[in-house]
Amino acid sequence: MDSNILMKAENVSKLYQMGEVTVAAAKNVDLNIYKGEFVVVLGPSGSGKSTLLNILGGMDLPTDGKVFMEGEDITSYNDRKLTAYRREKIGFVFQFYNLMANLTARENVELATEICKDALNIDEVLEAVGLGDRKDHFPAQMSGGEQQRIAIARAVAKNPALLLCDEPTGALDFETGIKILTLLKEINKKYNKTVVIITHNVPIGEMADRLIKMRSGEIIEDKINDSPINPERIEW
Ligand SMILES: Nc1ncnc2c1ncn2[C@@H]1O[C@H](COP(=O)(O)OP(=O)(O)OP(=O)(O)O)[C@@H](O)[C@H]1O
Repeated sequence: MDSNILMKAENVSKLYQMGEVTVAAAKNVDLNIYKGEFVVVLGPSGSGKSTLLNILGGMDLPTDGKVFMEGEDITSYNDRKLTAYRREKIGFVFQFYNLMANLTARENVELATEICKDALNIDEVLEAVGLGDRKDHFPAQMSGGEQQRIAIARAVAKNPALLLCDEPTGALDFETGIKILTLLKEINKKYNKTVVIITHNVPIGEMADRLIKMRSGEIIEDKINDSPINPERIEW
């Protein structure tokens, strides 16, 4: 396998049998994600984005096909290995931040890194996401954008191979959303982290190094963007 490839999906399908009807949430998906790339997966509701993210993140298995992370076939993993895969290799960022309300920002990040082998320095990462002076505050004392920064710090501090973000700006107002996208781009560059964002928000695609469009479970377009724009220039 090309050593620049971080993840590879080969002919991945996910079928659901609903009585007489078979729903293909993913259909013959072939995909390469290269190391250090900033990838945006775009598609309308129901196009299969979450299905793909769940499969790449080791939260779900395809009905057909194979998925490789750093050359290892994760679809052959048992539950124990998949748990270790999610813990070590993937940093998740979701629309809702899923923070522990009774822990401070710093403790939220610390908790996630405790079980990881190559965790980064927590204070440095909190500084990098702009929360250096807020780390002893509790989530309820912080804005939505700040809470998403904690969630990003928590994902990054694990030092995963891939940051998987599901509608990371979905719960934020426009300006805060742009700041979060700017932060994700900075993390991508500063830590050379591969980032995949899935979203239905078309303008976000303009900041991608690679843009993947999905429709009805299929990839209908997969193209390199030669001139990704600075997130601060995105409008929606
Ligand atoms: N557990 C399930 N059982 C049956 N059908 C499912 C299941 N999960 C997903 N699907 C179907 O698979 C298709 C793709 O769903 P998916 O959630 O991946 O889309 P999506 O692009 O993430 O949508 P959204 O942006 O609304 O979250 C949809 O038609 C959905 O109804």
